[in-house]
Amino acid sequence: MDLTVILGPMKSGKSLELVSLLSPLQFTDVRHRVFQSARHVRDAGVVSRSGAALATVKASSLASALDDDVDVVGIDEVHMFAMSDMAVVRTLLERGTRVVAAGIDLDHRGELFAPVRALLELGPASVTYRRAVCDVCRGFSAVYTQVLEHGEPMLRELAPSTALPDDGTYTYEARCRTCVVLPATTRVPRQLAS
Ligand SMILES: Nc1ncnc2c1ncn2[C@@H]1O[C@H](COP(=O)(O)OP(=O)(O)O)[C@@H](O)[C@H]1O
Ligand SMILES: Cc1cn([C@H]2C[C@H](O)[C@@H](COP(=O)(O)O)O2)c(=O)[nH]c1=O
Repeated sequence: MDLTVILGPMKSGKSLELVSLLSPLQFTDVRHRVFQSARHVRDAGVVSRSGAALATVKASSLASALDDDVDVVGIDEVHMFAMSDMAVVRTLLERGTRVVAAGIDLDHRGELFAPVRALLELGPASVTYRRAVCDVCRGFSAVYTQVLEHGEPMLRELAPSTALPDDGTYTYEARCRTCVVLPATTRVPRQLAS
């Protein structure tokens, strides 16, 4: 069945779009379940900053999705799940389950999260790239999430695709290509970007 992927930086409305797509299902006979990574500690479930919310199962892995006999599986914070969970998504699709997955595409280094790459390799029917308002210049063109530590860009080299907590350890800003500050090793040189 179909895979729908919703990507973008923090604050770009991914949760809002997930709610918009899946919330009407509660008024139908379509069997559905929405999972959110337990590594996402800011919320108890899918809650958009706009206030919209979905009934959510918090889970460390997606394995239990294979036990459920449902027609639609929603996944929030998909970048925080493991590569083995993307194999679960493949199995669900092969079984005929519709999967709608939302998450950040680019990590703290500005590089694609490995689970997101794996999702894109499954050949989604639809990929929506959302943008946020840049928290520095206020242009509606933020594609990155700037990670700040003690108010300064975090440029330490963590492993690619590292899941970071949203518990106050770091703060996060949506930023455009001009305003983001990335580690020098991963930044696309300006002369190549123009
Ligand atoms: N910098 C920003 N850019 C865009 N929307 C923002 C920003 N800061 C707060 N918002 C609010 O956040 C909402 C989107 O939040 P949310 O659905 O939680 O996004 P995401 O799931 O992508 O983090 C927007 O509709 C807007 O009301
Ligand atoms: C930049 C970045 C963020 N995270 C985490 C932080 C939050 O728990 C979620 C994103 O939440 P939102 O619904 O998009 O607001 O992801 C991370 O794990 N790694 C990162 O590089």
